[in-house]
Amino acid sequence: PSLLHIEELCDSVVRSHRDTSQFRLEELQALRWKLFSREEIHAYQSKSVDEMWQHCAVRLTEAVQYVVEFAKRIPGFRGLGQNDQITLLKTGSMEVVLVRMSRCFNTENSTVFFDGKFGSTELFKSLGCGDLMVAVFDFAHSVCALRLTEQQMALFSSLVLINPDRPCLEDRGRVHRMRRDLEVCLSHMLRRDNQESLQHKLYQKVSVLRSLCSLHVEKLHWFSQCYPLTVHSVFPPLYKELFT
Ligand SMILES: CCS(=O)(=O)c1ccc(CC(=O)Nc2nc(-c3ccccc3)c(C(=O)c3ccccc3CC(C)C)s2)cc1
Repeated sequence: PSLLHIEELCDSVVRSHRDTSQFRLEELQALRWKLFSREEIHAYQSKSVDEMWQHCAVRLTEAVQYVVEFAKRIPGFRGLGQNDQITLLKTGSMEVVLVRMSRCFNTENSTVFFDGKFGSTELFKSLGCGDLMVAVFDFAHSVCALRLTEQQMALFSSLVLINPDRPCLEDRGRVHRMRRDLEVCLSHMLRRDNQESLQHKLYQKVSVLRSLCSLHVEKLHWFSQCYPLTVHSVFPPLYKELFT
């Protein structure tokens, strides 16, 4: 691919990320000291397990919808077969949400943006998934430590999604060619930013993402065993489609 093609691809992925980022970095920064009060925290902790799971599932599904929009704007994604688009989103959308979530973490007080304010893991106590919460928070801290620019996050997110190793892909070769161009974009950008050392650190995050997502699916499976009706009747359809 020509250098011009690579620069254009880079710009378009960055633009897609910015246009589908749900909250702009500046907005999240402006809200970062808006913390939940003791009463508000107590109210969340008094929710039943299924109420809190449902609440999170709705929020998470909103975040996933923005990632679906991001994927559709990655050059070449819409050129893939429908089945391959679904396969990449089914396995990659939660991973991209987790990468993006690092933008809404305040590492100074270990709080995350949720429902308009920032709260710590204690907010999610009634979910009954302490280990998942700790893992999500730890991952967010580790991504924040990389101090990624929005451009770097955009390129990394596209690489997380366009993964030719996903199971059951019909046209693996096509995904592979898309990925190779995106990899050239990222290394081109890191060279321009004089941050080549970031490359392997980002690729190391991929395995942590995979374990985080399987932990999320494992907890969801456990939850749906205890509350089948909640998952069946009130969980967002997209959430069920992607994670069950
Ligand atoms: C992502 C784009 S953004 O503009 O940065 C943005 C946009 C919008 C928001 C607001 C938001 O939806 N925050 C949520 N926070 C958490 C959360 C919860 C526990 C710990 C850490 C973050 C949500 C979850 O439901 C979640 C996320 C990851 C793994 C597991 C879960 C819970 C399981 C039970 C579904 S939703 C935040 C950030």
